[in-house]
Amino acid sequence: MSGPLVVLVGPMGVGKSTVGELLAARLGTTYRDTDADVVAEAGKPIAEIFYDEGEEHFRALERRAVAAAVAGHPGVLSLGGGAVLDGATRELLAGRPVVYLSMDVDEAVRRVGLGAARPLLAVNPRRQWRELMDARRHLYEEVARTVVATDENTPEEVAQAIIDALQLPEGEAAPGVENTGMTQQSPTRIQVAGSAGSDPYEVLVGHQLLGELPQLIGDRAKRVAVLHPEALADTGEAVREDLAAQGYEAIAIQLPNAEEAKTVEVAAYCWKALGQTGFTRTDVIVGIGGGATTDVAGFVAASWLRGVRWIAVPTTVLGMVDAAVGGKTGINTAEGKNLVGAFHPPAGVLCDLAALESLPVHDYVSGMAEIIKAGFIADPVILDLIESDPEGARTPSGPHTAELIERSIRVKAEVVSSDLKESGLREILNYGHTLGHAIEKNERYKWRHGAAVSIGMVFAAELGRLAGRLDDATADRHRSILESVGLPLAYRGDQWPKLLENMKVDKKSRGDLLRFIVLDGIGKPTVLEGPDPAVLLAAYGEVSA
Ligand SMILES: NC(=O)c1ccc[n+]([C@@H]2O[C@H](COP(=O)([O-])OP(=O)(O)OC[C@H]3O[C@@H](n4cnc5c(N)ncnc54)[C@H](O)[C@@H]3O)[C@@H](O)[C@H]2O)c1
Ligand SMILES: O=C(O)C(=O)C[C@@H](O)[C@H](O)[C@H](O)COP(=O)(O)O
Repeated sequence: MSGPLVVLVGPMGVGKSTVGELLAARLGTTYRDTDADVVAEAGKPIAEIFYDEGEEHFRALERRAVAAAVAGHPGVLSLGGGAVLDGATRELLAGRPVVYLSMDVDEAVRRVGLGAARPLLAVNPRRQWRELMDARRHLYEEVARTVVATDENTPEEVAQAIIDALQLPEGEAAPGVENTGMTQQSPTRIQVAGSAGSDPYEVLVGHQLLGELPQLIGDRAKRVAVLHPEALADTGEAVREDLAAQGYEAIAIQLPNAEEAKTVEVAAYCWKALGQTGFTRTDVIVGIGGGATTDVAGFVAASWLRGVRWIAVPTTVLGMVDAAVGGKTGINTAEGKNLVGAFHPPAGVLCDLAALESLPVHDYVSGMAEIIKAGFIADPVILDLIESDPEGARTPSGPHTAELIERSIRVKAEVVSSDLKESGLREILNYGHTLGHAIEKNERYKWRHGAAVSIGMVFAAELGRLAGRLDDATADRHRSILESVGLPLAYRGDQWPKLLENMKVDKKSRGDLLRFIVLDGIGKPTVLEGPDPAVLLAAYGEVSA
């Protein structure tokens, strides 16, 4: 019988494509994946096919793809995790060299999680995994000639086990095939201590973290509201469905994207939804999205019934390194940025780095401003890492992405752990924000926060230099590093009077006294109170376009 040398089946996340590609290279043949064939034919991702046309339609497309591949593909073939559910597809596999790649539940929980591409397993993977495998295991075993366990094995070891089991002839190994490693690392856990009467919590950074949600939500909650921006409608709905499947009365509340969400009207819309759902003090809000979303989600949580628990699931760089951590929640008003809000820390923060894959580059770069801020106020290694590879720093696949994010979170966590309510130290996190927020208001909140803060930091550096506190090299370093990742350095020169007016409502102001965070050097932030207006104007001259 002609056809594939090997057909790989097994659950999602087991490593079929990693092993399949490796195996094809070892056997000197080609690799094909029927999921990719289906996506190519439908012209959209699998999650969208499920959502738009339903599972039955997807299985029919998949059956056709499997029929074509078993008839015409001579190399290594892998099938989607649920392909064996379809009886006609199972029949197509009769007599074929099918290998079932298995893994146990702990390994599955480590490997599978957040991602619209895996819509069936977004939350509580442990329980869902068991149910999924109870329904599917016997079907994998029915079609398989052999079973190869992948737990704690490298892809090379799994490929070797398949070669041995099927006694496959090895071809020329393709060059450059590396050990990709199949075992997911555990998440990094960063502690935020309770201060000012608040509870401590953890910030988790890693992959596939949504399985942590139910534990954070806890048993006392009956209802959960998932607040998400329009851009993450599919993710919000997938999470809602999963929470509903676990017995929570789960609602999804869609917010506008970006700053349009940070209004009293949107907050009122959320309050209405909570009221109509009968949300009580033991119920929980989950905010999934960028800083704008988590700021509103946290504010709604702070204000509803004078405070309910909330969990932040930041999906932008800026959200992960700054907005979701520390409990500053709030909305804008026509008079200024974040003028209404509350200190209300989350019960936990889940930073799933996979979410960054879909983030538009301008939003990614915007988050770099807050990372660079953390570098200047506290952690110079951040600056060195960015300068060593500015291009890489602009992408989620950059060599230092996780380290930059974790270092920045540590800076923020340390500060807010000792000064939740900004009675002193916390003001350093506002570096660059005095002018930054004034620019955002001037642009009617249409600018990205990070872009405005970038100019604000250059301004603060010039202010520090003119005040005789900051050396030239460090001031210049602000420009070079911000520019290197694509952030702006200048703003309209004719806007100074308006910006000055806007800055008067900055939260660091005291009476008529303007106060700025400036640097005495890297890692040495300090407060500059009531600088001479001429010095302020001169500093602004340095950032005027
Ligand atoms: N509370 C704090 O301590 C704090 C700290 C820093 C900033 N902030 C606030 O955060 C806000 C800026 O946050 P931001 O930069 O995350 O912007 P954002 O929340 O406006 O998100 C940017 C855009 O990306 C979309 N998006 C989010 N995640 C996505 C994903 N994974 N894939 C595709 N699109 C996605 C959003 O819908 C939005 O359109 C500002 O309002 C700022 O004031 C708050
Ligand atoms: O957490 C803080 O404190 C900060 O100042 C972090 C800032 O990056 C953030 O933009 C914050 O929302 C600004 O707070 P605000 O009190 O100036 O509105």
